[in-house]
Amino acid sequence: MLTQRTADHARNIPCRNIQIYGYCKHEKDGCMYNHDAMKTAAAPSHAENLKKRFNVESPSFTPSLPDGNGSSKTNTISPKAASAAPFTPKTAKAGLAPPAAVTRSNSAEWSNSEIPEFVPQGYQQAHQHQLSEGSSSLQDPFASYDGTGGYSESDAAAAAAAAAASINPYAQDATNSAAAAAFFQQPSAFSQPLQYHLYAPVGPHRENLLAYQRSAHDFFIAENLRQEFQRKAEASLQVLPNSNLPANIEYFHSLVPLDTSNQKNTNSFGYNSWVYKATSGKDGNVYVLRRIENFRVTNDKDIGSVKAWKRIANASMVTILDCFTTRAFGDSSLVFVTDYHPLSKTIAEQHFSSFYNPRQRAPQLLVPEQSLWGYLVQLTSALKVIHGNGLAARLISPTKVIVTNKNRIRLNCCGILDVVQPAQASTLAAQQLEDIRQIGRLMLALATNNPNAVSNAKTLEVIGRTYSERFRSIMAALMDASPVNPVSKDINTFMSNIADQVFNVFDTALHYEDAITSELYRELESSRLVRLMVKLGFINERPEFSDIGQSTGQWSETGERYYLKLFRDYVFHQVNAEGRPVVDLGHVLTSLNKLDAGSDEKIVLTSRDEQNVFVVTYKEIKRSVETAFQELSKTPRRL
Ligand SMILES: Nc1ncnc2c1ncn2[C@@H]1O[C@H](COP(=O)(O)OP(=O)(O)OP(=O)(O)O)[C@@H](O)[C@H]1O
Repeated sequence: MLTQRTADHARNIPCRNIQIYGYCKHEKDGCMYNHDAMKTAAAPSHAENLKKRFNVESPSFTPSLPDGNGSSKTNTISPKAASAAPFTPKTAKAGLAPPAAVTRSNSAEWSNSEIPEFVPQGYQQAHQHQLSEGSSSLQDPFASYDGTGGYSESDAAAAAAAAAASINPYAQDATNSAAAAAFFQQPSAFSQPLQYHLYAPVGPHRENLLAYQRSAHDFFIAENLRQEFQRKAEASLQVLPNSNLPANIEYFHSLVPLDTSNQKNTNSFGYNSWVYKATSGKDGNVYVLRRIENFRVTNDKDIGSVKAWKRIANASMVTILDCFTTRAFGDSSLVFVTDYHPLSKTIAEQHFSSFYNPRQRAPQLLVPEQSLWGYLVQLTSALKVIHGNGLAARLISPTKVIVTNKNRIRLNCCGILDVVQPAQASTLAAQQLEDIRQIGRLMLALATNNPNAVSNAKTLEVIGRTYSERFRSIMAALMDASPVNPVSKDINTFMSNIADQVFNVFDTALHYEDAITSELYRELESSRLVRLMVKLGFINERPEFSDIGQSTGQWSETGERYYLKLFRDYVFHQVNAEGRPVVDLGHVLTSLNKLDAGSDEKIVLTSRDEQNVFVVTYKEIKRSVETAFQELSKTPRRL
């Protein structure tokens, strides 16, 4: 039994339940220990306990990274921030479109559609500066932005300048910055380190190929284009060693006949004519010589008319470059020098071959209407320039228009009739109208697939059944060209009547130009790699120059250039675990591109006997290549 004294004493002792659990369930149930004194003292100690001790109520662990000040803060995006509206730069208000946020397809587990894609701010800023030049309303579009990202204009400018200075692979040193400026209009515009070792995927991209579907050909010019160019190059270089043709005609040599048959007719010019490809002794280029057989110039003024034709440069004409007379063929011949378009065919050869050659009676396909419009616009464009210069083509026939590429034609032999059959100046207007009618007859022949098609109502009816009504009516207007015809009274009027088709052809031409430019980009990378390989080829394996830079031991096997040799082995001479050569174009291109860009990436180079191992960056190798090449170029001549 507890005495009163014992009970008093117990009331001064803090209840242990409160110390341990924070409360005492017997407090109101007769527990004699002190609860009041504990309550105020116990609360903080309990809270501390909660913090110190690991129990079910402990907050889950969230990793946090210390910031620059040594304190740590959470880097997760709060739910509020995640659903916040994406940041839109102020330029949007100034009329410039904000950078497009690229969103990928949303999956059920992870939807990032509301989070804008990261857009490098520095680049935008520098880019905006370019755009805003001269426009005060657009200047400093980000100047007032002081968001939590800590953006500061001066920081970005400094970063841009530093990045541009450090990553320009063409700038071997600071003194080369003038050369860099020539390469880049505004080097400071590049605030992100550019990936010079990557292939820039410049469009247009027709096929959406995945990475694994791409082949080695994707790195270079398209195969069909390469083959076509190759065939044309071969045709240009073709020679005829044992021909009876004169070795030299004026300043031309290496004549090769281009005529496809040796049966000549006088239909076109009233004289036999021959066509040769020849190489100029003046500039080494290839030209076409058109010889008019047995022609005597009676009036120098006639030959002088060629001057006016030489001034005309139109993409739908074969340019006339010169005209002279010669006796080299054993007669008195007149020779016209024109541009050479390798592997071209006449329209007659292209479209009427089966008509002229019954043995090839394969049914000739109808020319698509789009191609016909294309031909018409090109011929009209040539006539527009010719008539604008006070001249007339006078000869537009299926054998005098050549096809130099797919759907690409050029009016040939212009100006020849002006010399061999000079006309009165008073008849110019009539000749120009006749030019328009001749185009009409040529188009009619193409549309009916018959070079001898007669221009009458029946033929037009046939055309109306095959092609559109608009095409038929334009054909009718062409054939009926006269000073009173509102559609075809002159070439300018006619052109404005087919303006819609002119724009279609123009658009097609621009698409083609884009495609060719895109092909050119691939060769951009190839050419820089060729230059690099040439340098490496010059440097490697030069034992005869082993004394160069002897003082620094640079050309010795243990010198700085030793790892250039090892790099060559690393790129080209790798073997796999079975000792077989690794023939991997991807590895070669990647390594050489990184070397050319002077990347900071490190690689391990091992000697063949595996006794030496170097860890070097591409940047260091690049520096060595440059130094070695410079020294090799400066090596004095030895006898
Ligand atoms: N500038 C040129 N560049 C390349 N090839 C050309 C050029 N001019 C003509 N040719 C080619 O030369 C060949 C002969 O041309 P030509 O104009 O003599 O035709 P043709 O059918 O022989 O006509 P014709 O019966 O009137 O002589 C054709 O295959 C043509 O494609």
